[in-house]
Amino acid sequence: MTLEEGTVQISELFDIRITNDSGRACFANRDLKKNTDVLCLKKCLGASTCYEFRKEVCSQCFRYEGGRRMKVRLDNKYPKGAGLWFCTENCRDQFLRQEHVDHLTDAYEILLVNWEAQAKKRVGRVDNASNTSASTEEIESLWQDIRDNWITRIDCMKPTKRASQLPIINEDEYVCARFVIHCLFTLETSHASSLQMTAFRNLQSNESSKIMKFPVLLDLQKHVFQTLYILLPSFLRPKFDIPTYRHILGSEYGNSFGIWQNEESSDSREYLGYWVLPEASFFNHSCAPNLIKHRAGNQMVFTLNSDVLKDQELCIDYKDILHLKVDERRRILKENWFFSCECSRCKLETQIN
Ligand SMILES: C[S@@+](CC[C@H](N)C(=O)[O-])C[C@H]1O[C@@H](n2cnc3c(N)ncnc32)[C@H](O)[C@@H]1O
Repeated sequence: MTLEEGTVQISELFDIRITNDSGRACFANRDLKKNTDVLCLKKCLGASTCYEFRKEVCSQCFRYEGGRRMKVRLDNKYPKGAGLWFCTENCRDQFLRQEHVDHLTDAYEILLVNWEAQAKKRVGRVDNASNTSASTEEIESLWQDIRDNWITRIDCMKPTKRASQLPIINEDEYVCARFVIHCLFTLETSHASSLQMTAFRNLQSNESSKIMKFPVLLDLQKHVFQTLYILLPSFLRPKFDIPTYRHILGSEYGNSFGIWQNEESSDSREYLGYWVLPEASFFNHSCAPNLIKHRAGNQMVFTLNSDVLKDQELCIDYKDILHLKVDERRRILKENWFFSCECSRCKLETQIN
């Protein structure tokens, strides 16, 4: 992934530069004091709640009340409530104040209607993954087949016939489809030159490493694509093409943040879902991070935990692994994020060992 230095200025406090061994990274462009918020993000590209928590997490602020169902829904215009649940009327109203939001809720509702209509067909069904391995050639060949054969066939069908071509999707695919809908909505309603869009276009994709490790994702990607190709309302269609779809998912694999329950300690909190915050995705991992990330409702704040000098790299902890030994930390990062950690602490501890 290339990025001309200086083309994305995420914050006045740091610059993005290219490093020798860890891609692009963020560097303080002045001395900064402990407790400085170097980045505060109020809008994500896309988010999705885990299926099991879909009724228990506020769709606006991600509040979770220990398993209690959220009380507030959309009004009667959406018989299924578009799969949205809110902790308060205030949160619902804030959600509804987004420009063009009807197009987002329409898409969620259509997906949910289809999801529920497929319920009987899912009973007793075992997902037999057709892919047990995947190479970059196989990934490309899947997309070529979809482009040259499947899309061509669907485009020739009458709209009423297309529904018969919908794949039966599972919970993970439903959650992924909602995430992609949210991203497409953000892409469609944002200015191409906005900071978030520029950052999104420049995100590193982890498509091939992730799919090679979990080949089942190829089926998931195919099913979600086919579902959205048939169901998406017209407002979201202009941004929905194969390269954009692959970039959305490839970026999610390499850059998404977990949406965690806030009140609990890190070993007992629930993983509620995930979201992609493009402007925060140029922070590298360090096993001695100088930034703490904190979610406050639907805002994400990155705060310095120590004084930092000009030109020092700004890093976060990706995996809550700071208490582990170097080999274990490196193994976890390799398995989950597909990189060998080159942070200063790992380098030092590797030399000592
Ligand atoms: C969220 S992105 C961070 C920005 C990334 N460096 C880029 O150029 O887009 C995560 C990726 O950055 C790289 N990375 C992050 N922390 C690293 C580290 N400590 N050592 C080596 N590579 C790292 C890995 O390629 C990882 O998949």
